[in-house]
Amino acid sequence: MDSLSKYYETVEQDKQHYIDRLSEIVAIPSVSCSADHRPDVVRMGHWLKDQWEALGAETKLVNPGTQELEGKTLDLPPVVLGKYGNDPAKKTLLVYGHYDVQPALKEDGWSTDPFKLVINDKEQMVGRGSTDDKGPVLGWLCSAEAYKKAGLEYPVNLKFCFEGMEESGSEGLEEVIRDEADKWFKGTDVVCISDNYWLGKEKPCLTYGLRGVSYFYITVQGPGADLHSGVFGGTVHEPMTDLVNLMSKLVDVKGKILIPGIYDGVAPVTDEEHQAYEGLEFKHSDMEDDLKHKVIVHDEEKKTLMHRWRMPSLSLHGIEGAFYNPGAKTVIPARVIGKFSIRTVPNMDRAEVARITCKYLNEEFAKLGSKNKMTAEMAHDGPWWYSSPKHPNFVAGAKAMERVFGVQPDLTREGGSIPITISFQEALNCNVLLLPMGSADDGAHSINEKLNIRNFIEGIKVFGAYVDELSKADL
Ligand SMILES: C[C@H](N)C(=O)N[C@@H](Cc1c[nH]cn1)C(=O)O
Ligand SMILES: [Zn+2]
Ligand SMILES: [Zn+2]
Repeated sequence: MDSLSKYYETVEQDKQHYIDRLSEIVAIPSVSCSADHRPDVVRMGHWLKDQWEALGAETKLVNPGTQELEGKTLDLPPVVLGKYGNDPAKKTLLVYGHYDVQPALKEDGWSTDPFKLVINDKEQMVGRGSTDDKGPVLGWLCSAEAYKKAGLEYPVNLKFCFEGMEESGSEGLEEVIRDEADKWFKGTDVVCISDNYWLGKEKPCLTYGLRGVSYFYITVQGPGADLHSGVFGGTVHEPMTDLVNLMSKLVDVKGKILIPGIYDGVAPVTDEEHQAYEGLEFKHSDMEDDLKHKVIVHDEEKKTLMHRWRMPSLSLHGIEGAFYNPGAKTVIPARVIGKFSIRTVPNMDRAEVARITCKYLNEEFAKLGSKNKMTAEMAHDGPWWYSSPKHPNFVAGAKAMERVFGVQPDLTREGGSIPITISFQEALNCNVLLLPMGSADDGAHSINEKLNIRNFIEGIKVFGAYVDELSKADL
């Protein structure tokens, strides 16, 4: 019998309580990229602090500085630091997560209010932040609480670091980590992050690589105000025309990036890496089912995974200032801002990516002969990360998953970015494990984001089994 059976029973018994709590925090619209929502982000940080304190943790809120947003100077949301247990005989685990979320509006196409957690007939909890990353962040709290309730001693010293700016480039966090490395984080043995997803829907995985992200703005300023296209169309250089022209020169329809030199830093594929793709449970047919349409570019699964995990990509995200509402408004927008990002991979250099991208945009704009003003800038960037899955931290994670799910997890890389991962690894000189809770079809950042009840509850059990395995590991 598993020594944690009492813990697992407690988690099962308290299932509804955990769901209610997730419902409570999904209702806090902690959207970090919006000035209007900044008080909500702060409220969410305080919620975590209060809940952990109620459980007996020591906490501290760190203000990471200020930010210019939408013409205002705003305090960045607090970084919530905590310590739960302080026994020199135990190992010390640091967990990181984020309590901010991506924006969401019902009119984006959500079936229900994005900030009201709804359980559908597939036992899925639908709501913004359910999987990214409120469910996993809450999971750590529920797990520690279940240990206590089951009358079991928490097997490690737990430290936590929860931020409210991950979806907006983790502004200010790197400095906090460096400052606290020898203070709050002192004694940390290993780090665990639960902020990504399984490769499929049935089998869990552990993740040892992430892409980086470099986010760009192209601003085209034309006339002093929006214009009537009947009166001025054909007589002025139109900002949208310039911008769309420029954006079309960044990437082709099959995803090939058109910026000269962008692929120069990409590491060659090794034999060991080729082998890592063998035996992974990943099928185009499953991905197409999730996507609802047959829109995959590549003809082989391995190529798709390589383009997700180990090749750079460039995505066009949107145009601020453009007319996008329903209806037929005949306007010439005066100032538009095009937004795109480049996912970077080993061994690309972030500064070089920014330099060649802005240089290329300036050269292409000059070719247009437009009298409008264009600026290209990198708004934020976060590095890629790549680690070894052979470390005892990963072994502990794998054993925990096997205890709960009865299968060995897949070892995967991830196409998304968690910019702060490498900072923990370097500043604390520790191994970092990515231990995902959510499933491949959760739809993070998309409409109808969800977390399966199964993933949430079994994920909480995995967190408990993982700390138990860590306490026995030879780190
Ligand atoms: C993988 C993680 N859950 C995530 O969604 N990260 C974001 C990070 C980011 C950086 N700039 C904006 N968001 C991502 O990969 O997009
Ligand atoms: Zn996330
Ligand atoms: Zn995210």
